Amino acid sequence: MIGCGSMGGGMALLFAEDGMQVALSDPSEEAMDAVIAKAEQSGYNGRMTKHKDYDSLCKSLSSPRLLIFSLPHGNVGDKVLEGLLPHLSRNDIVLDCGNEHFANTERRQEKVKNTGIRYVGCGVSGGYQAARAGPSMCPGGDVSALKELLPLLEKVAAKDKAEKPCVGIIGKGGSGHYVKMIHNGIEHGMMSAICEAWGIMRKMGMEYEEIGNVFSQWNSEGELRGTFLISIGADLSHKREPGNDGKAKEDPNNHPLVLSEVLDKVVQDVTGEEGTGIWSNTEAIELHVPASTLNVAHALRLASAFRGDREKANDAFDGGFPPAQMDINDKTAFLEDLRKATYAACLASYIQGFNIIARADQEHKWEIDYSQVWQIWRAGCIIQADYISDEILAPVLKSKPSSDDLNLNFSSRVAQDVRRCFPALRRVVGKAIETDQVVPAISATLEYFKIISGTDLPTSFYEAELDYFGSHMFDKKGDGDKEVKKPMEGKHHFEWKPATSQKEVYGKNYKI
Ligand SMILES: NC(=O)C1=CN([C@@H]2O[C@H](COP(=O)(O)OP(=O)(O)OC[C@H]3O[C@@H](n4cnc5c(N)ncnc54)[C@H](OP(=O)(O)O)[C@@H]3O)[C@@H](O)[C@H]2O)C=CC1
Ligand SMILES: O=C(CO)[C@H](O)[C@H](O)COP(=O)(O)O
Repeated sequence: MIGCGSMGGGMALLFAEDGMQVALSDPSEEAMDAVIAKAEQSGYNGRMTKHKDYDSLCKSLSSPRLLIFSLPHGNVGDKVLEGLLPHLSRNDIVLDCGNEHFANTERRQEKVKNTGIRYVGCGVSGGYQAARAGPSMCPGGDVSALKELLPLLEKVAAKDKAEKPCVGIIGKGGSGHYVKMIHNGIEHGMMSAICEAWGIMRKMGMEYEEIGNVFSQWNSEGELRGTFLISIGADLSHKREPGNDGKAKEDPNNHPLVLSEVLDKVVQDVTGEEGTGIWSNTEAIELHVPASTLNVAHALRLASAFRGDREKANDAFDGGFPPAQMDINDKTAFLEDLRKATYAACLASYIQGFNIIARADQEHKWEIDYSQVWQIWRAGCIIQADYISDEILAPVLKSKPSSDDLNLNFSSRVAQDVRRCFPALRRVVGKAIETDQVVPAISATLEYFKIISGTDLPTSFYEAELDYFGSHMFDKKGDGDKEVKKPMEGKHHFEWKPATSQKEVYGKNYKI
C-alpha cells in the first residue's frame, strides 16, 4: 500500500483483516506505525511490514506484485511510478486507488505498456469508513489485470443488500477513474441540493435535530429512501461535542451540537486537495453536455471557499441579501414539496452524470459496462441512492443500454417522476427566491428540466443576435430537414445591418 493516509491506511487494515500480508510505504514513518499499531490492536498480528525504500518494498512482495496507490492526484503518482519501475517486473500490477485524472491514468498506462506492467485506474468511494469496512470500487484498464484482480477486489469491496460485491470491470483505459470522477460530480450536485434543503429548513425555524429527524424520515421511504448523503445528514445532525467530562450529553450548553459550530466553507477544489469537482465540470463543458445542477453546485463550493471575499462583498453590498425567515402556512405540505425538490435535484445530478459518461465513452471507446456501474453504485459509495438505483437505473443499465437509453431524459419512467415532482420544485424555488434562500442547485434543476425538454426556448433571439453581429447563420422554423434536429450550423444568414466604413459610423467628426 503506497500512501497510508486516511484511505490507504483504512484499505491496508481491510486487506489485513481479510488475511492478506500488507507492505506499507509512506514518506511518514508515523503514518505507517499508526496503521501497524491499529493492525496489532485488531489482532492482525504480523500481517504488516513497513518499508522506507522501493527496493525493500518490492523485494518483500511475491510475484506478480500488486502495488496499490492511495496518493494525492497529479505528479505524486508520476514520481512514485518512476521510482518503482526499476524494481518491477513483467505482469506486476499497479492499482491506482486515488482520485486520479483519467488522462494521467491513460498516460501512465501508455508509459508502462511495453514493460508488461499493468496499470489499473480504480476509483474508490465511500470515504475512510468504507476504506476500512469495504468501499465501492471502480476499476478500469487492462482486462487481463482486471480479471486477475477481481477475486481479491470482490472479497474486500462493499456488499449490497443481495451480498453482491460493489466492484466490477468498468471498461478500458482510464474509464474506472472517469466513472469515479463523475461519481464525485453527481455527489457534489446531490450535496448541494441537500445542504440547500437544510438551509431552507433552518429558515423555516427548525432546530438542527428536528431537521435531522426529517432527513431520517426522507431516508426511510419515498424517492430519497436509502440515500447515503441523506442518512449521514440525519446522523450528523444529532452529534454533540463531548464536553469537559468526555461524555456526549443532552445538555446543550456544555455539549453543543457539532454542526452548529461548522463554518460555511468548502475548500478542497481551491486548495487542490481534490480535483474531481473541477474535472467533472470541465468534462461536461468540453463534451457539450448541459449539466447545470453540477455546474452551479461547483460554483457554490467555490464561492463558499473564499470566506474573506464574501465578507468584503457583504460589506460592499451593505449586508448583502441574507435569507429571510420563511413564513410557511402548511409546514407538512411544504416539507413534502422540499423532499420532492431535493429528489428532483438528486435525479438531475444522476442524469447529467450519465450524459457525461456516455458522451466520453463514445469518444474514448472505453466500452463501459453500465451494468457494472450500476452494481458498483449499489452500496458503499457516497452517491448510493436506493430508489434511484432500483426504480430509475436498474431497468436501463442492467441490460446493454443504447446511447439513447443512457440519456435518461428520454425515459418515460424518469419523465413520470420529473412531472410528478415539478410542481413541488417550482413552489419551493418560488418561495425560496421570494425570501432570498440560497438554492443554486435546486433552482438550476428547475431550469434544467425546462431547458432540456423545451421546444420554444428564447434562444431564437440569441441566435438572431449572433447572426446580426457575427454572421453565425441560423435555421428557420419552417426548415423541415433532419439537420435542423442536429447541432449543425444553420443555413441562413440575414443582412440585418450591412457593415459600413468607420467614416460612415462616426460621421463628420471622424478624423484619420
Ligand atoms: N478521503 C476520502 O474520502 C477519499 C479520498 N480518495 C482519494 O484517495 C487518495 C488518498 O486520499 P486520502 O487518504 O484522503 O489522502 P491523505 O492525504 O490522507 O493520504 C495520502 C497519503 O499519501 C502519502 N504520500 C504522499 N506522497 C507520497 C509518496 N511519494 N509515497 C508514498 N506516499 C505518499 C501522504 O503522506 P504525507 O501525508 O506524509 O504527505 C499521505 O499519507 C486521494 O487521491 C483521494 O482523492 C478517494 C475516495 C475517498
Ligand atoms: O472521493 C471522495 C468521495 O467519493 C472523497 O470523499 C473526496 O475527498 C471528497 O472530496 P470532493 O468533495 O472534493 O469530491
